[in-house]
Amino acid sequence: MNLPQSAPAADRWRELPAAQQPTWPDRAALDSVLTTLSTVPPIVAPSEVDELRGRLAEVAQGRAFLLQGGDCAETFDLNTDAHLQSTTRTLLQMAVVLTYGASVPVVKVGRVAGQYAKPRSSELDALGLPSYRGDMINSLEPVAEKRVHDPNRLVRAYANSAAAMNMIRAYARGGLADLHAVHDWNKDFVASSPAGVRYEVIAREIDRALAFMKACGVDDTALRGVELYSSHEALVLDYEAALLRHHEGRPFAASAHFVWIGERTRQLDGAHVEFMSRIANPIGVKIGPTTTPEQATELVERLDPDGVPGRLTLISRMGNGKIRDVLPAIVEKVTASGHQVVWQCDPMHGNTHESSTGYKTRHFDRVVDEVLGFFDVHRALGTWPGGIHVELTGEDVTECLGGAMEISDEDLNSRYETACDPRLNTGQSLELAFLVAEMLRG
Ligand SMILES: O=C[C@H](O)[C@H](O)COP(=O)(O)O
Ligand SMILES: C=C(OP(=O)(O)O)C(=O)O
Repeated sequence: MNLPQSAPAADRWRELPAAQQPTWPDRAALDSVLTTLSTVPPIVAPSEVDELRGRLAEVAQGRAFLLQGGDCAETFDLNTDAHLQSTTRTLLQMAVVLTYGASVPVVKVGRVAGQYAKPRSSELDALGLPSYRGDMINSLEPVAEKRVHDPNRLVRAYANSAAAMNMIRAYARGGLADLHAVHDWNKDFVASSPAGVRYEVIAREIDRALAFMKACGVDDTALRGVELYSSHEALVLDYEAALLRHHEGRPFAASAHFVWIGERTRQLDGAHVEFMSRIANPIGVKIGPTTTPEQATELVERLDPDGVPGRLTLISRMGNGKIRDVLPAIVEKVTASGHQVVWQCDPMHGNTHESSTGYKTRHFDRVVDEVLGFFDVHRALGTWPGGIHVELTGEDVTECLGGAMEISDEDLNSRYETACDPRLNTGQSLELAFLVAEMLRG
């Protein structure tokens, strides 16, 4: 692998407006950090990135399903083995429910090992302090000096991402991700919940199938590990550009296997679209309720100019009240363009509201309804509802309302721990997986 080369095209984004960028107070400090980042080893390898694009091509062509999820905002403090294992276990449980329940291969991508930057709606928070923008930029602590944008955090973000990816590769190779450990993924606090009990039924059936395979002498090596990929929003372009690496003449974002453009940074004439159009990774772009079919098609032309299946994922996040009206025309026009994109539903970001008790929250029923709407639209058009993208945690938090545990406005304060947006807890995530498996079967 070579060091970054100076390719003028790769730098064109610098001449364009870039939304949601940090305001670093010290340019020299930033430059020194970026020089460091431009020579560090990549977090992911080009071969892994290409492998993921191949898997996503299967999704784009209707032969697999994409499950993407993890924290809204990872934090350095919570980048621990326990937290990473917890998130991984929840994703693996959901994947088992989907694979077993719908007999479809599931491509697993964590919002993990780099989800450290957040776009925000306003410059200031409720206390009048500069908004928290993710651990890559400033601190969550509500203290004015700690909210100053600090470029040294970029190096910490790199180091934490690399360390997390190291553990995730280890989990994926066996032990934790071995299908024989399917019961161990059901956490104590979930096991007695309705979704946990349903999950145990599947886990027992898998046990029996594994015992049967063993008795027949079938080689089960493939079941002893999984493929697990990393992803984050490519928000801070200085960071992403410093981590570009060239391999066989192609520029790779070495920060994650999959990176996406957020709803607030998808301007066609903006720096994010320009930057992302140049990298070889599979990429995503969020499309919110104001997206027109023309804009979506133009984004597809810009971001997937060569028409490579699996290159581009369009992540709709319309809100449950809008998806059935807004998405069909987009799907029709993009499909007519001939590009084979992955259609993915983010049922979280269009369904946020403030609870009567003052918490930013989402109701599980609206989340489920948006996914239902997504399936309805694709079923009606004969296209493949390729995946879901959710904010979730392996912890027993109370951040989203509803679900089988019927979390209410009053319950939210008992374990509201997110650094930014409310996440589904493990029980709610599993419930969602069961419902999506039913939708896939239907
Ligand atoms: O996760 C997404 C965004 O960063 C988040 O929804 C923005 O939240 P805000 O509206 O509180 O800034
Ligand atoms: C910011 C996010 O979403 P969106 O861009 O869709 O608001 C996110 O997924 O973290």
